[in-house]
Amino acid sequence: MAIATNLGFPRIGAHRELKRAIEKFWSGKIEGAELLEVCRELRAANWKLQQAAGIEHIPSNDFSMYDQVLDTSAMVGAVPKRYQWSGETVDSSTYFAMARGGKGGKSVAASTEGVSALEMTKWFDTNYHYLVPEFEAHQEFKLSSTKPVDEYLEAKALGIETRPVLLGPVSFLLLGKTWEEQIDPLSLLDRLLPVYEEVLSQLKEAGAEWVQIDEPCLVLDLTEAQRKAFQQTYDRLCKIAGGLKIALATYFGHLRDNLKTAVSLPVAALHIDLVRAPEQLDEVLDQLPAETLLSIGVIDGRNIWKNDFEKSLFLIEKTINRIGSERTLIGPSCSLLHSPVDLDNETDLDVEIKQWLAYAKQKLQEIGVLTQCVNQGNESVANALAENHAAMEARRTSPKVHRQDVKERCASVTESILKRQSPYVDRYKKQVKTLGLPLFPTTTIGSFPQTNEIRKARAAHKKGELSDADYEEFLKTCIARDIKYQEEAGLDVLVHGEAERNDMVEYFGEQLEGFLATQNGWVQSYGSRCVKPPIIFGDICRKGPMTIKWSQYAQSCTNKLMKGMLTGPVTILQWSFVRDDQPRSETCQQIGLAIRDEVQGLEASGIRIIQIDEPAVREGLPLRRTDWDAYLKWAVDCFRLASAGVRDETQIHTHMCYSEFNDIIEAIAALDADVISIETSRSNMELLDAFVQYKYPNEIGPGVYDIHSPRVPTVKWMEDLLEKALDVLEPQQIWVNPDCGLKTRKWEEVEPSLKNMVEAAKSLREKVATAH
Ligand SMILES: CN1c2c(nc(N)[nH]c2=O)NC[C@@H]1CNc1ccc(C(=O)N[C@@H](CCC(=O)N[C@@H](CCC(=O)N[C@@H](CCC(=O)O)C(=O)O)C(=O)O)C(=O)O)cc1
Ligand SMILES: N[C@@H](CCS)C(=O)O
Ligand SMILES: [Zn+2]
Repeated sequence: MAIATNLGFPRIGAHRELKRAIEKFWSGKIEGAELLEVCRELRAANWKLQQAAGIEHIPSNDFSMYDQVLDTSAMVGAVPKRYQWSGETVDSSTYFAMARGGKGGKSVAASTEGVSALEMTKWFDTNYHYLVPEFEAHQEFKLSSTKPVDEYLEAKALGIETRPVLLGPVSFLLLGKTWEEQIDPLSLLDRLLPVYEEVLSQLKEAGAEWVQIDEPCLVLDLTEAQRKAFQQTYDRLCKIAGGLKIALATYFGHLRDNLKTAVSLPVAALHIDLVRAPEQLDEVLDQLPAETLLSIGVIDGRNIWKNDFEKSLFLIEKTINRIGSERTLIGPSCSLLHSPVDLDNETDLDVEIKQWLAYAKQKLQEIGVLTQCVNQGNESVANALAENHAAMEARRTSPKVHRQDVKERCASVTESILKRQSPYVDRYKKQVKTLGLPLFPTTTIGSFPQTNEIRKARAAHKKGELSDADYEEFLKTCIARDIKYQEEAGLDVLVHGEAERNDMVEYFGEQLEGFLATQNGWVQSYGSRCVKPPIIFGDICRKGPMTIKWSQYAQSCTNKLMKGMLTGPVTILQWSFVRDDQPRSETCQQIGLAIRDEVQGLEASGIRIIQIDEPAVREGLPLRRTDWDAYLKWAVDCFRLASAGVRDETQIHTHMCYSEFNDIIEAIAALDADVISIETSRSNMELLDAFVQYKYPNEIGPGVYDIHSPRVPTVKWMEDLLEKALDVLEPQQIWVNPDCGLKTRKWEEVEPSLKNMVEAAKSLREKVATAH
């Protein structure tokens, strides 16, 4: 009999119960015991849900109070010295200090106050962020958490047998960083493996039959030495595991040149992602050792579409025909962490489109149905199969999905409309003349603090408790206040503050044709922070102006230049649930055209500077280098499509945070934005190096204010950073701005910080003037 399997379930709760409890704990409103109780309830509810759906391999230890990679650092005692950890089990104050920095307050030990958090970065090509493990030169590891065993026993006490999940030791090391560049993290493997061996022994002792070890790095480009490390690791772990069976999970892509390594590991089961890479099935089946089980990920763990049962059954039957049902596990492509929790909580969705969707809970049911289908025959699930077939057919043919006018407009896109009228050097001269900005112009990235007052007003408006007119009036007062403040601070290019936006992608999703906003489609972005990606279900076009009213109103409040503020096509695509019935590049082009219309509309309404944010360009980069060029070509083209339809005098800005630029600097230059603002303050301007080495010709705003920290940067601090930028860039190239938007900060932090930033720019202007 084939085995219904799951790899991980969202831990936030259907109503973001975890976020609420954790934030209450952080602010001292609840005690630790109450937080632990909420966590326990969430875990129990998730396990029971999976049991009810017929899942046989139910994961445990997939729960986390913040992040599963941080949990692994805690498990192996990889706690950097700055947290002054006692060396016993990792307590919650050390854990949260590593996650968020020592912010003081009730949940954090006094000794860690002011200590910086671990670095946070993107989990592969998802919008989930993990905390980067840090390793020291003489890093020692020791088992420092009983979480995997505790959670296994917790489920057992409820009568539920689970398969504990661990992040594999090789991926854990490869995802981490060492401060000394010459140290290869994998050189620490010999010291790390005894801890994993101890965990496996404890799990075996506790009665576990299976353990799931995730090694997503097996879908990345690896060196021969790294592949060898997998071999050595699993030779060793499988030996110690004895009767405890290891399911090795790979996901997010094709194993390609690592396939030989993956299939040769002496594990009991291998999991492969057949959503991202269905074509790898044949090769894996050809090479799989006779005794190994194969877990096939046929349900998309990263999207919200109902599974196409016919397609999945084709893959499942092919597998069973080759290796037999006893050796076949049926599951999601990856952990369901990246899916929203429960479609049943969507009460306002378009009823037709809702038929096409499945969230995590529904995906479990799909796994149950598919498994039952192959185990007990089609008749046993005849209704579910018929229903699924009808839903697939309806989606394929729905007029909601296809718009001839959009398809024709896309087909008519030519190279010439991707180009600005003149090259940058000519545009620069015109913009200097017409915009009249000083040297080192100051600006911000767009958002001002999203206060409780703003979120409450938006919620009230959504519920119908605040009329359209009153909400609009409220937003106008926010804009007027933000502008007054910016004028007082002496900023040169102002913004309207984005108070009307719940999120920089969701907001556009709510207004574009072809998108659907959800009520409860939350997924974890990092820690307690969640996002609600809109669903792209059909061909996209702009129904009408999306931001112009706000920018125009803002411009009417000031004589200073007002910067229009848009999210770019690649970021909208990347942070939405996308169509799986056409290439991403086509969807992105449709968004590019819609944004182009908005850009031209802003220009026509008198806005002379327009920023198109693209923080997700780097994250969208394919996991394998050989796929980069194709992606970068269409991503750059889509940005240019959005931005190039304006006069030379209109200045186009873009903004990118969360990015390492070295790998993609050529593509960034090809965007041909007049100005780019980037995140550089945390890295002490190191992230600027790529631009310097490339001799990036256009203007750059290297962030001088770390908006991820509550700290108010001093004038001197920012002057020093600007001096560093001045050492390597021409003065006319430099803009002065924070690293990113200010939406997560408090006004009392923002006000003095921006005043200091303006002072730093003024001081630099004086220095440059006296030097010449
Ligand atoms: C720049 N980043 C972004 C990413 N992805 C995006 N889609 N957007 C981004 O900005 N990826 C990379 C980074 C990740 N960074 C962040 C930063 C902050 C958050 C965050 O704060 N998320 C909020 C949710 C934000 C939101 O959409 N809020 C809505 C709904 C507010 C809400 O929860 N309302 C309450 C009711 C309130 C009341 O009645 O008083 C409710 O629904 O229960 C809004 O403002 O309208 C979070 O809370 O997690 C995310 C990613
Ligand atoms: N304009 C956005 C960019 C965030 S990446 C903001 O300021 O929040
Ligand atoms: Zn940003």
